[in-house]
Amino acid sequence: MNKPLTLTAVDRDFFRAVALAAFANPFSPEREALDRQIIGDDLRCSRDELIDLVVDRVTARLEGLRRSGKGDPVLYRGEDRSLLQTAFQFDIYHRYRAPFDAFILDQQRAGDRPIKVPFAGEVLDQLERLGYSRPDCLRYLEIFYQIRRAFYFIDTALVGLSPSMHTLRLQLWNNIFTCDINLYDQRLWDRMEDFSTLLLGETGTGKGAAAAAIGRSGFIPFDDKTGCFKDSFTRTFISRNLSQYPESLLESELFGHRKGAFTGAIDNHEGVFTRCSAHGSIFLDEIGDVSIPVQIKLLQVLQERTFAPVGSHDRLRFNGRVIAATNRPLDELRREGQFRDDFYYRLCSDQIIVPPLRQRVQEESSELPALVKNILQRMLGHECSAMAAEISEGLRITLGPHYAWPGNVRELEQAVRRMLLTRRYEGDRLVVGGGGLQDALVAGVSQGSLDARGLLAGYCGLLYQRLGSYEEVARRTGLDRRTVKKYVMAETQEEAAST
Ligand SMILES: Nc1ncnc2c1ncn2[C@@H]1O[C@H](COP(=O)(O)OP(=O)(O)OP(=O)(O)O)[C@@H](O)[C@H]1O
Repeated sequence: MNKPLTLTAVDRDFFRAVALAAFANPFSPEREALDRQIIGDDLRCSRDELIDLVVDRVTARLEGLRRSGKGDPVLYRGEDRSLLQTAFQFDIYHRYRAPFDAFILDQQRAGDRPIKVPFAGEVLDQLERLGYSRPDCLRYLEIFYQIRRAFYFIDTALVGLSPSMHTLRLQLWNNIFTCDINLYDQRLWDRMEDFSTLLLGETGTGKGAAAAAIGRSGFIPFDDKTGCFKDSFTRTFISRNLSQYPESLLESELFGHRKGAFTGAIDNHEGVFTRCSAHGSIFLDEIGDVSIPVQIKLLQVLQERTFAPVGSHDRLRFNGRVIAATNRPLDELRREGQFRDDFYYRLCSDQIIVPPLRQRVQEESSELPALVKNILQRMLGHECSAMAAEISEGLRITLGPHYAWPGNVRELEQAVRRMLLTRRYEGDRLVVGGGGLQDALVAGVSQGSLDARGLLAGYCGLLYQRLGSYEEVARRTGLDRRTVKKYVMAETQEEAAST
């Protein structure tokens, strides 16, 4: 048997950096530093250009080894073999980025039916040539697809260049792959169901978008016989806004019901926990709104992974992940006994805070123009840079740099529409006059000049300004929503009259 080959010290250092880059979080500064180390240059370039340069360098170095007859990893042993295998994997994955992206779009268009992966055979053959067993090759194909989906959904769904958006992307990536993708690849890829996630943040910040990025990026096995992944990612994310359902219907929506379980249950009904695929995620939005009995049932699902449809004693199994979100102050709800501690502890394997728009805008002045451009593109179906620049400038002039954006990106979407309709957006009046509102309330209280109605109207107005929804203010004050709205509207008119 021939003596195994060894890499030169220079090659070994190079491929060590490639291996570290391959396993690093692509949204982390460490990854960027490694990429720069690999190209050996501190060029000013975009992230995509940097990656292209890295891939060129890696491909060229591997090609050089191949040409000198030293390119086959099986000729090496130990660290050198695994470094070369990782470098070839890195090379294969990056060469198939565009086909994977095209496949993701095709699958999105095709919907819930899994479609054939046209390039799967080629990728598997190239992996097999590196000396991997067939099951290992299949797993790498599956992981490549998962990595590409995660990158695609985290990157495209969450626009923003501010440091807090970089942090958010980094956290979402770790939520999917853990902070050690090597460990994920070896041990955790099929054991993520107990890693539940709690997304916190104000209304309209993008918690739903962040949840969708996680939910569409789960591991999906490949079926070697059909040449398709076993599930479409369009089926692996089910989202429900829990505050939409009256208590009587919520359990049925979540867990399903049996025919005759209650008046009106004329047929069996499958709940979302039954419909969610084994590698899918359920997004429970507005989790802070659910009653204690529903919290107990959800806790059971998370703890025992089983649930019973309403009107049935059969316990069904749930294998997916749970992602939950709320814009309500959970700490307060827990202190007041409205949110159970045991449920909270089961939900928060990971807790991610989605940053408010005002923070993002303060951190990075290009944040607003980038979002406006993205919103227009989604609205009009093509890039409109000039229009985006005009609208962003209009918003900047009218609202100033310190506008609070209480409705966050959702408010910005409406602001863009309003600008298209009328060329003006004055901001949320309650916030524009916000300082005045608080000052007037405090002054009224200290002077003792407010009657009960004025006190409540001022307080509701102030809360609405902070919380951004009538429902939320109603919950906080114990008033009903219509009363809150009446007070808030009255306060708005008074504010408008005094300005
Ligand atoms: N970073 C972002 N880039 C692009 N669009 C975004 C971003 N964040 C949010 N959006 C868009 O803003 C809108 C509101 O986002 P989303 O519904 O996810 O907010 P939310 O935090 O879940 O709100 P709520 O707490 O009221 O449910 C959506 O249309 C979403 O696509």
